[in-house]
Amino acid sequence: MIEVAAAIIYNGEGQLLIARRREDKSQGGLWEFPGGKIEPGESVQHCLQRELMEEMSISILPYAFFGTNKHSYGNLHIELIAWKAEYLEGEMQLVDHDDYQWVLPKGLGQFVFAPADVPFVERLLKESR
Ligand SMILES: Nc1nc2c([nH]c(=O)n2[C@H]2C[C@H](O)[C@@H](COP(=O)(O)OP(=O)(O)OP(=O)(O)O)O2)c(=O)[nH]1
Repeated sequence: MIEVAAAIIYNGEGQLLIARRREDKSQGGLWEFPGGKIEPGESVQHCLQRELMEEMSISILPYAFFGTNKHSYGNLHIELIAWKAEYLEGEMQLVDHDDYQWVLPKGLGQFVFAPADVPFVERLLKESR
């Protein structure tokens, strides 16, 4: 089981950050909450701060656990661990993604997400009603 951290990052306008995985990556072309694999001994919060700096050049502050979801992509079993976070600073520069958007939670239904993210998307949509 691979532990993967994902950040649900809010800006000051109540929008959240989603990003589309590059075509050459696993789950390419699908939208996700940015993050990545947790290193041995690393906290989820630290992983998210590190990944967002490496992958997008932005700094964030994770502030609350959101939920966890187990999913299998064939032989690859992942546990996706989501935290809510606040966007702090930095201009977006994409490394592992080819697009990003700041969207209001009620707009999340317009995007096709990686299957492991779908329960989180549905909960955010429900909470926005
Ligand atoms: N970061 C992230 N990964 C996700 C999400 N949903 C989801 O299924 N995944 C999957 C895709 C990958 O199989 C794995 C995370 O890998 P990663 O983002 O660290 O990518 P990586 O460059 O290390 O791995 P890879 O694409 O080269 O296999 O979890 C999500 O919301 N955020």
